Amino acid sequence: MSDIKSTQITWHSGTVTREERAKLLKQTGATLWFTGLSGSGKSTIAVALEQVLIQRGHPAYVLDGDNIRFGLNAGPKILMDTRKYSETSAKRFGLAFSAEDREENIRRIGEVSKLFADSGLICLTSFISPYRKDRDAARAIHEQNKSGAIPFIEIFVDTPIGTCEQRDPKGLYKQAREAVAAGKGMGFTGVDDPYEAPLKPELTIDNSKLTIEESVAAILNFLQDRKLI
Ligand SMILES: Nc1ncnc2c1ncn2[C@@H]1O[C@H](COP(=O)(O)OS(=O)(=O)O)[C@@H](OP(=O)(O)O)[C@H]1O
Ligand SMILES: Nc1ncnc2c1ncn2[C@@H]1O[C@H](COP(=O)(O)OP(=O)(O)O)[C@@H](O)[C@H]1O
Repeated sequence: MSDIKSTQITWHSGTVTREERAKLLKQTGATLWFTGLSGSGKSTIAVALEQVLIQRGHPAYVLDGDNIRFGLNAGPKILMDTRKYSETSAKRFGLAFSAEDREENIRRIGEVSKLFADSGLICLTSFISPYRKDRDAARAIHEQNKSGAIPFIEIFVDTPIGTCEQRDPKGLYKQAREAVAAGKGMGFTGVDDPYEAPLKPELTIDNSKLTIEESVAAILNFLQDRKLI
């Protein structure tokens, strides 16, 4: 709380309890936090799982790294081109891929996913979230929620970098290798930027071995075991 800059603000509690929301939606909210390398399959699994959850009557919503960076966490160029923000505010609010920007990216998503989950939804977040401390901070945001702890399920999409690089759907690994070979570097996760694998994730999925359907089924089983659906 020491980072809060605004003064004269007071927390205003609502009167609707989480139990009332759970009764209405027939589920307690939760955040399913997917983490893994670019191309590991985070978005594919999250989107497929969201579809199954909705079909089964469970309100669910995906927050995807790439998509969120077009809006809430837009980088300077997007802000300047499309929103006519001043260069100063773009620099201040836009996020790129430095360790600090990734930290802020994940902090914001930690907060937003907590709000979604607190409202009763199953929120699926699909972000590389390469730093352990940033994921732990997102977990803490959920566990220290003012209206009661919210389940935070860390799902490690543990696909070997060789598989991710072979898939390379956006050509970014190729670009990163070329940048490194040219002596410039790109700060691309797994190539010339770190990825810190989770130490104790609630679930690990190696989707170089599992089909998308099998990965989805494994997560659904876990959610049923935990009585989250
Ligand atoms: N330097 C660098 N490193 C990693 N990824 C990069 C980079 N530049 C662009 N991209 C693209 O941005 C997507 C990752 O965004 P995230 O918001 O998930 O990243 S992070 O959690 O803040 O690290 C990632 O998408 P996914 O492939 O879906 O993971 C990439 O498409
Ligand atoms: N189990 C799987 N088997 C084969 N290919 C997969 C599997 N899961 C995902 N893919 C493919 O891998 C690529 C990267 O997946 P994506 O979900 O975009 O990864 P991420 O969100 O982690 O960057 C996509 O082209 C997707 O179709």
